[in-house]
Amino acid sequence: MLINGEAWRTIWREPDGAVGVIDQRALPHYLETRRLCSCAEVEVAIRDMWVRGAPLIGAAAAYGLALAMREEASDAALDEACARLLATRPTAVNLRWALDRLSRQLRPAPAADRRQMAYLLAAELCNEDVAINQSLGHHGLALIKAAAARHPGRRLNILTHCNAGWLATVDWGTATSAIYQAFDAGIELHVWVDETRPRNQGASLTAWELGRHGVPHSLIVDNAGGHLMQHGQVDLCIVGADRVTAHGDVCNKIGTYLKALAAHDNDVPFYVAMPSPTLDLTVSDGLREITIENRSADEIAMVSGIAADGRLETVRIAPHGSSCSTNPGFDVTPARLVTGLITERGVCAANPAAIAAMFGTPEKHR
Ligand SMILES: CSC[C@H]1O[C@H](OP(=O)(O)O)[C@H](O)[C@@H]1O
Repeated sequence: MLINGEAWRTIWREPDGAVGVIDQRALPHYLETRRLCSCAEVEVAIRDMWVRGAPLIGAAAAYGLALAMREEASDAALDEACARLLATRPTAVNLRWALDRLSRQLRPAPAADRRQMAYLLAAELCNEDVAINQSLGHHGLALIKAAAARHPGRRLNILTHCNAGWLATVDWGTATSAIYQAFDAGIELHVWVDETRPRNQGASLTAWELGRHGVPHSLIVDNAGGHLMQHGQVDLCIVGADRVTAHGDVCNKIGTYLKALAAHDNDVPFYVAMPSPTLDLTVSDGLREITIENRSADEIAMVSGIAADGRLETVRIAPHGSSCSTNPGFDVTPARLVTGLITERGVCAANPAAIAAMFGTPEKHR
């Protein structure tokens, strides 16, 4: 996507084999990039959320394997790198998907070929992510057009949660891909952006992205969405996903479930943008079977921002002594609250039969 007229991706290979990434921790205040030179550095970048968002986590892990193969390309090194990368963040299934895919492709190759091959495979996975998101956005555009036609003569109000934008992918985004395509097609729209505590991905990333592209948007506090829906100010919700089950349950950033409940209560369509690598056909019941990452207490007790002198600062907002140890990063929205899954193959109902018809069995899906 464009930043000040210049085309960017979130991750790329540097000429010397290092991996370049946008460091999301500095946004929206500064656009900074980092060079990752080893698999260990990629692990830190994923774990500490320099890069984040399910598809981008998968892409970063693929390049992490390439860096590992550059260091040592034995079977043991491949296994160890996969295990270390897999442990960085447990919830988004794209991480496991990317590691499974690359290790399956690399394992039969002679160790001497693996280094070059791993870079090519990582680049291929990244290009595929871009194509998937573009196509997914095309299907989402049709939904947005239909919604706009239902509300002629006024702007369409879309609510999104967290950052399922191009920063969360290699390019385009998932939820935002449809929004960018609709905006570019001249549809008059406006986006309500949930701030998304505790890490404020909506405030710091989605609002920044939309602003760079010129998309009209308003940042709202997480608790405002239900009120806006009750007053007819939300026509459509589109969110991303970290994992979707074979039954259509959606695991996404904490707070998604509450928005889905409010949407259901107010007859607001609630769509989930789901690239196929985010579908986990090995899991049926999202509530019982998905491991939810519990993140650091500091995310609750502290907030980060920019000081008047331009320094990035983190300050405490909670009293010392109050427990902040329960910090689930994600929740599960049951399939019954999901109007549809926007995928690169088309819009799919969130139920086992429709998902099986579009994506088949776990074996076929691989
Ligand atoms: C298209 S990204 C899916 C997803 O990733 C985010 O999680 P995180 O910021 O913790 O990596 C969020 O749940 C987005 O919707």
